[in-house]
Amino acid sequence: MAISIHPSIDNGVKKGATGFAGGTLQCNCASDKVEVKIDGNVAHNHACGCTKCWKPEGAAFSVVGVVPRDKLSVTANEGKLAVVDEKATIQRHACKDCGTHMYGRIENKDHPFFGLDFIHTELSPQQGWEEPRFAAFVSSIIEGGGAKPEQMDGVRARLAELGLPPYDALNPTLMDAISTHVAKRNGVL
Ligand SMILES: N[C@@H](CCC(=O)N[C@@H](CS)C(=O)NCC(=O)O)C(=O)O
Ligand SMILES: [Zn+2]
Ligand SMILES: [Zn+2]
Repeated sequence: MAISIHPSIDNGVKKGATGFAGGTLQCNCASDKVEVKIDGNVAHNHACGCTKCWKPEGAAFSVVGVVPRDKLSVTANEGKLAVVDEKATIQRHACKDCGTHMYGRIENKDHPFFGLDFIHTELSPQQGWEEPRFAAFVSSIIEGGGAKPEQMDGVRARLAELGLPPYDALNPTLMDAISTHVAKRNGVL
């Protein structure tokens, strides 16, 4: 059986809506759902193959993007949230009951992505979020048991077919943003 990249894109990537203004994210609990409000669209949305990003059962990849942290607020059942790994760069706030990651936050002010929160738009009942546009940390799916090494050519070919150029770290835009931040901090730019 073919590897599932992610249920929201296995049948093709659906483009987002121009001018989409945001919406809510809800955890997977049947009742007393944790709810997070996002004022605006997601940016840099992508498939991530790393072992740390939350993904639905059976998927090899997570779909994750960013929003400015001041555009995100927890609007219901915040008491059910706990940080998955306090030592991680991205503090992933997950529902203690259903395990869904509601948002990831970087608290280190020196980090290139400080000020951005990581979210999974599949948790939203609204349609129109910017679609994923690349795949990151593709080789990492081997670490999570999502694929065998010999399946990787097929996985990369499938990602390319879906219009998601595969990278084994982040895409050039984000890698350049990280290096620009470091260069400025080091005084060479
Ligand atoms: N190969 C590693 C890569 C982990 C990794 O570096 N993930 C990236 C993409 S989400 C990251 O920025 N991680 C920071 C963090 O998880 O806090 C794994 O799969 O666990
Ligand atoms: Zn929940
Ligand atoms: Zn990840």
